[in-house]
Amino acid sequence: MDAQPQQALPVPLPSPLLRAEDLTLAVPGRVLQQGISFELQRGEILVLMGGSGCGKSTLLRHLIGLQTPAAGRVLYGEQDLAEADDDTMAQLRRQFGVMFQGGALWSSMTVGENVMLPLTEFSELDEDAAEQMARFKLALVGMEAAFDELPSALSGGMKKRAAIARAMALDPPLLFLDEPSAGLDPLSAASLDELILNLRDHLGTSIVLVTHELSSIFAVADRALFLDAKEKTMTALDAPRRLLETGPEAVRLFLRRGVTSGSGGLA
Ligand SMILES: Nc1ncnc2c1ncn2[C@@H]1O[C@H](COP(=O)(O)OP(=O)(O)OP(=O)(O)O)[C@@H](O)[C@H]1O
Repeated sequence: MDAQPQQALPVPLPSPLLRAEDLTLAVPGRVLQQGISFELQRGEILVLMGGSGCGKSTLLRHLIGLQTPAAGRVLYGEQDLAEADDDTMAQLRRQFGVMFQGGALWSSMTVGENVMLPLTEFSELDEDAAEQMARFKLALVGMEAAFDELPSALSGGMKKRAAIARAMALDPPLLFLDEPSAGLDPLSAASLDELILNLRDHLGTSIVLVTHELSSIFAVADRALFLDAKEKTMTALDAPRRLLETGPEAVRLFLRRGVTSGSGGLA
């Protein structure tokens, strides 16, 4: 057996890390989006935004290889996801941290055991080292005290933090977060935004984030990609403030929701 760890992504990491080329996203019976093309640069935070049902989570599933595009390609470095063999796919998946919508933790395991799970499953660490690493990851998200708690004892914001610690367990260079602040009060959502920025600024993690929250979009996104449900394609990709000023009308309206209602779209 080959004892050398294989690298699905070359080291140092390429930039762009990820390229989507002319993707068509389909679910059974219909096409959701066409002509989706963008690059994710190393260390970038890219927000996927758009109205409910436009296909944001579906796009995210395509980016991590859980769904294959009806047309187009997703490339990591030079590796086309659709052409990755099982070994390459497994290597690539270890380089993605994913927090799905809801960010569910295993309810019968403690928070610490939840974070240790990817470490014991996918790394060479023994139990003690995995525990140390899990404690370190929980400390990173300000949750070290919750190591022995069951998820049911945590608030919504704490659960999200623990789910992010689990997604970060294997030190992935790339993190995918689907609606991490859904259901959180504004203060918890703001502190999650801070955590996301910290992960990028201190660990260099590149992040693809699906969110509806205007405050998060403006707080964390280097660029935001707008999926238009009516046009069935992306109609904008730029820094959110630039989109607010000069983006297409539908995008400006989307981004103005919070500004006119005074609910805090812009800090
Ligand atoms: N496996 C599937 N089979 C059939 N329809 C699906 C499937 N997955 C998603 N859809 C449909 O595709 C559309 C897009 O779903 P998706 O979850 O990607 O949207 P979204 O933009 O993330 O929405 P939201 O903001 O509400 O989470 C929805 O109408 C959804 O019902």
